[in-house]
Amino acid sequence: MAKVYTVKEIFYTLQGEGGNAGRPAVFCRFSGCNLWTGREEDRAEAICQFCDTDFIGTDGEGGGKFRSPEALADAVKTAWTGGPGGVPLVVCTGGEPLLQLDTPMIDAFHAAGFEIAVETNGTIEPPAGIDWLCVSPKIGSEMVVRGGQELKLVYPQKGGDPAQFEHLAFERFYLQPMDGPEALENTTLSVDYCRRHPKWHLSLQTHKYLGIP
Ligand SMILES: C[S@@+](CC[C@H](N)C(=O)[O-])C[C@H]1O[C@@H](n2cnc3c(N)ncnc32)[C@H](O)[C@@H]1O
Ligand SMILES: Nc1nc2[nH]cc(C(=O)O)c2c(=O)[nH]1
Ligand code: SF4
Ligand SMILES: [Mg+2]
Repeated sequence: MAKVYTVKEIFYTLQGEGGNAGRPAVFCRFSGCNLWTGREEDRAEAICQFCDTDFIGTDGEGGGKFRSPEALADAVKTAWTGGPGGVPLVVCTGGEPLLQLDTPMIDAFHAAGFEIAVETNGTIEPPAGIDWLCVSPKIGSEMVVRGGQELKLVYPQKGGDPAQFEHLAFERFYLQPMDGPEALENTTLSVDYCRRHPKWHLSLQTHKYLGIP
């Protein structure tokens, strides 16, 4: 039986984070994650406990079950309402997109004219052909992805000294303040760390400041 892609939501916005911040993109949020069930009652026992995202089910804008790579690529293409100029970008996120994103899906997004960015926790080997790979390591999980376009460390994390990642083969290194009750303090800590360690640049979740998705 052919694979089904389970997607929480599909929406057109600006990439808010990292090196592509400000670039128009369709976000394709795949359902499910290997480091948390997504249920609040499981958060305290999860490997990743600070997640800011609802990735359960298919009930978001444009969400659903897609029965072929072409069907999902079509939905992403329909969501791209940008005018002429520029190169369409799809950001595959989640949940953990690499639980589902495979080579036929990569090929279908490319065939639909998209550059492909991926936001991953780094625990699953990615298929070939991703144009922009963002790895955001989670302390307590095994990181198997050792390189990419950007490493985006949510900061601070217990046991997550940024220096332990500096030898990896990433083009850029970002600290992103951990959102939550201590967001303000975490932003100050992140700014301070970047000032003292200029290999690291600050990544803000600009969409939250703007009030856009
Ligand atoms: C929701 S995750 C989905 C992709 C993938 N599972 C991952 O963790 O990279 C998207 C991005 O949001 C970041 N993120 C999640 N919760 C956050 C929080 N409370 N504060 C700041 N960034 C957060 C993740 O580290 C990741 O870079
Ligand atoms: N605008 C916007 N930018 C983002 N960058 C990463 C996001 C994510 O949830 O993966 C995200 C998101 O949810 N919205
Ligand atoms: S790995 Fe990503 S999607 Fe999964 S719980 Fe953590 S931040 Fe959320
Ligand atoms: Mg988000």
